[in-house]
Amino acid sequence: MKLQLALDLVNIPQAKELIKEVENHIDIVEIGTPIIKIEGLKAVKEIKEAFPNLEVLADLKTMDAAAYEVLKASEAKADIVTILGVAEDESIKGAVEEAKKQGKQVLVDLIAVKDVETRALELDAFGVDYICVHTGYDLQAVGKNSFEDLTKIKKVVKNAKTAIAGGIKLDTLPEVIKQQPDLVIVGGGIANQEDKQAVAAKMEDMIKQG
Ligand SMILES: O=C([C@H](O)CO)[C@H](O)[C@H](O)COP(=O)(O)O
Repeated sequence: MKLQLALDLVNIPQAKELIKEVENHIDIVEIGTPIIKIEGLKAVKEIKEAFPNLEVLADLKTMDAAAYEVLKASEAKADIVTILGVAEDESIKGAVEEAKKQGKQVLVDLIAVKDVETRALELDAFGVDYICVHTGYDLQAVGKNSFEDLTKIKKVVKNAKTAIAGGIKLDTLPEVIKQQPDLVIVGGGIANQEDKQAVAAKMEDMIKQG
């Protein structure tokens, strides 16, 4: 099980400072959608160059022109690129094909997908690398989480790795670990904490202990 730090509400210098504090405890750093919208793909490139030992995920949440966006993120040195599960099948297949050509990976984000079980089954057949259940900020604000969705996709996904994101904190991490996803994505649960290094270290430890 890998740990991914999601960085959303910071600029590039703030992102670098934050990563420095926790880099020994995480596997993947996510350059979040808001950062990419504000700073562009140079955020991905700068972070990968500053932290070459970490995998870097570009959270593009692609909806269309998928192969082109995967190509551009690959040129910016992203290791993993995200596409939305609600995108057309052609877009998903295009993203997978381009990622394979570039030696990169695709994570499909199931945010806003209503029937996650059916969609996960379809996505798994397209050869995507990760399928991620995700409760975004706006649904977290009304008390939702993705724990049940993780159970549902774990039943049907046979080839892809499974991932979970959305409001995961130290106190909810055990519930996630119980389900053994391949990837746990944590944003505010680390980034908004006073002692980020201690929280990331604790999370790493809990994940290692399984
Ligand atoms: O993808 C995300 C969200 O849609 C904003 O871009 C976050 O990175 C993801 O939800 C993880 O962050 P937390 O919910 O703060 O753990």
